[in-house]
Amino acid sequence: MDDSMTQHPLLDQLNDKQRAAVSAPERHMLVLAGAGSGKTRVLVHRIAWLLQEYHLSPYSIMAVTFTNKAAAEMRGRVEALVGSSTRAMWIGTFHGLAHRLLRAHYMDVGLPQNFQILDSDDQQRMLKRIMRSLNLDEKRWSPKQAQWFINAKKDEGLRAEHLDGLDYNEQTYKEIYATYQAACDRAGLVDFAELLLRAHELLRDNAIVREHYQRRFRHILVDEFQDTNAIQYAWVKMLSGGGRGENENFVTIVGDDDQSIYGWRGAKIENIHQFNRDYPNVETIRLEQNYRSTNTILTAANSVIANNTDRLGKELWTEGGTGEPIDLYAAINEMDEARYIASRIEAWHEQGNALQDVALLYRSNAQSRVLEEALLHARIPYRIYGGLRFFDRQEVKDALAYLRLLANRDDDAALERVINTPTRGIGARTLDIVRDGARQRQLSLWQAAKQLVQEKVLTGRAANAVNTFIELIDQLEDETSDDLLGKQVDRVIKASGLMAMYEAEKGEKAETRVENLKELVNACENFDQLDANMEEDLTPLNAFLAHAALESGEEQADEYQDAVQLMTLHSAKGLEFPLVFMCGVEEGMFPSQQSFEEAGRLAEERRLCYVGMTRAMQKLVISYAEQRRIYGQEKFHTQSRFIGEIPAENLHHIRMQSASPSFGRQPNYGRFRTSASHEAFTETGFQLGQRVRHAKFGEGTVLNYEGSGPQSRIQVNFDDVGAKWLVVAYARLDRC
Ligand SMILES: Nc1ncnc2c1ncn2[C@@H]1O[C@H](COP(=O)(O)OP(=O)(O)OP(=O)(O)O)[C@@H](O)[C@H]1O
Ligand SMILES: [Mg+2]
Repeated sequence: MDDSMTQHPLLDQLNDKQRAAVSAPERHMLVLAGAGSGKTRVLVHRIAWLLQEYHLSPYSIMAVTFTNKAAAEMRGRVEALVGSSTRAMWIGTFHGLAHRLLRAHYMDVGLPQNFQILDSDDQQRMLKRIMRSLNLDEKRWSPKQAQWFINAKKDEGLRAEHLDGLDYNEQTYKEIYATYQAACDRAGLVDFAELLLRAHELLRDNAIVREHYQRRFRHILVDEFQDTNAIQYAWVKMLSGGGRGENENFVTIVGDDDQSIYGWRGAKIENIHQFNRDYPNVETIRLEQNYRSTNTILTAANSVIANNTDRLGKELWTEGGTGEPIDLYAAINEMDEARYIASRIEAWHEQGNALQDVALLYRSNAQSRVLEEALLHARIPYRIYGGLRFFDRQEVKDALAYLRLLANRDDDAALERVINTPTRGIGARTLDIVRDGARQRQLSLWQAAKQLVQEKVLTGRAANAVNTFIELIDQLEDETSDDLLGKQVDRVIKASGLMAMYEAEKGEKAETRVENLKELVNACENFDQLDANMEEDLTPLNAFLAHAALESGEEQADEYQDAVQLMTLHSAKGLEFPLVFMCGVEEGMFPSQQSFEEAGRLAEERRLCYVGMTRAMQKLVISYAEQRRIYGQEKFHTQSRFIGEIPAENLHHIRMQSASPSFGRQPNYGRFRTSASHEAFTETGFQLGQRVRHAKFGEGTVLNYEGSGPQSRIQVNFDDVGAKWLVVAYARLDRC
């Protein structure tokens, strides 16, 4: 490489291999490298290079990222590098970009202009109704299974009519699929999988549209390629002219086979190999230097992933120092684990570090509640990323349903949600009549309701109530459609009676709901269509609704507050944090129970572990609980096999501070104590590890305690009956 190249400002902060990738001639490229090796960085610099050195228009570039947040960051970084706006560049998630295509070509794909997106929860509710209308036994057929079936077929590019050779069960699901799809089509509703499938069909079937985009996008770049599924890859191929032929464009894919974690959702690592076969003269670039983590963290992660077979094989090294060992905390139970983590975060914060530099990663969303409680208790602000989204909260969904009806009366899912919320005397029987009418006449619920009132099929109080609702919605639209979005939403929330309904409810939860409704108005006032990556020609309301359905809880209300980030291991992909906690690392939790039964799943869990570990820059803390209450059941676990795969010299076991001799034999009962919890402990009058006697349960050892004063509880591991929580005030324990 000559000097002029190495001195280019865009190449300054890159190593030789990264530089070669960024400044390569226009061609198909595969960047295959391990975690933290700068793949995403290369992608960003490559885009900047294309714009600046090859003088391409931002208009001719499409970049696909894993989250909307990543997309926004990428756009920001490219703009900072090239010093000009990149508005015209298409950048987003597969779903976001598919949505954009469908909006632009709604007529070509047979959708109403105001079509709405059905999120996963809505989809399940809708399936439930449909299965009821098909008279399927709810005990035998689950909406969740149906949802799974339908989405999987859609991800494979298959419509109900394409399915054949099915067994009896599948035959039923096929029927559900067909009925569901017809209902969605009538209602102008598009679920997530449908976004991709329909956009794909558009490109496949409409040569004019396809060629337009093929001419437009000279470069398509995909981050996290290892997690693309069949339809997504088909999409890339379609837009790029399929790798061969006249309208050929250039595709750059970036990925890491060791980080493929969506196999369960149909993602195919083989797409990486397929890419090499489909595209000619692909230049493969391997990056081997990790810039993210300490040597200890990297060595540990490498050792874990080495237990997988069938890897493409990559070496990763770092110039980063050895760093601190990985802390391993063996908690007694999930409360103990959460408290330990909270106390570590407090210490970190007291040392002047930012909370937003801390991530808590867990295997399943259900684990977050206990962690949240411990953080609340310790007054540590936190934010949940993904999972419990602002837009998923009941009251927010109610308000959004009204707005969706304003935008599209035929939106059955929205109508079902609010027709009797707040209650306005429309009973289950009336609704059944409307549903039947809709099905028989092949109409949306809204249209059917109107007709049934007009034809006097509905009469008396029922007719009045339905009519009032219809008038309310029509009137709301008339009166608010000229308002600015924030004002409109404010008026809708009030005039619909939603606000009054939640205000009338008592308790903390109701207060939060009212606050959330207000926050929704705020969100609308601050909503910037362009920042949200939405087309300018969408109405602000439609843009906002699409944004609400597509964003994955990345921006929550308290966006600017310094807060710890909680997320599942899956949603941590591509991110990095100085301090990372991986919790619940137990056999049966992580790897999950299900992964023991299905071939290939264990390897995928291990990749997930690799993803989790490699998020950490300076410090990684791993914890597991011997006993955990999950999904309402008490479970006993041992430490995960993944912990055993970490070299012992990289691990530091955290043990109880004041261990009594008997604890030497039971290292897993070690606990970490803060001064605050120490006070609470002395209030119980018992010491950890102490032997006690209970009238009914006999003798045991004190394991844990919680709360203080009359509420304080103590956990005792009884020799005969096992561990139990007892209220100290009533337990009448004697010291042995
Ligand atoms: N040449 C470099 N010099 C200094 N820092 C770098 C260099 N390359 C990458 N980095 C930094 O290393 C970290 C990891 O980079 P990046 O996120 O691009 O890795 P990645 O390969 O995309 O990781 P993942 O597989 O987790 O998505 C980032 O903080 C990035 O800024
Ligand atoms: Mg990355």
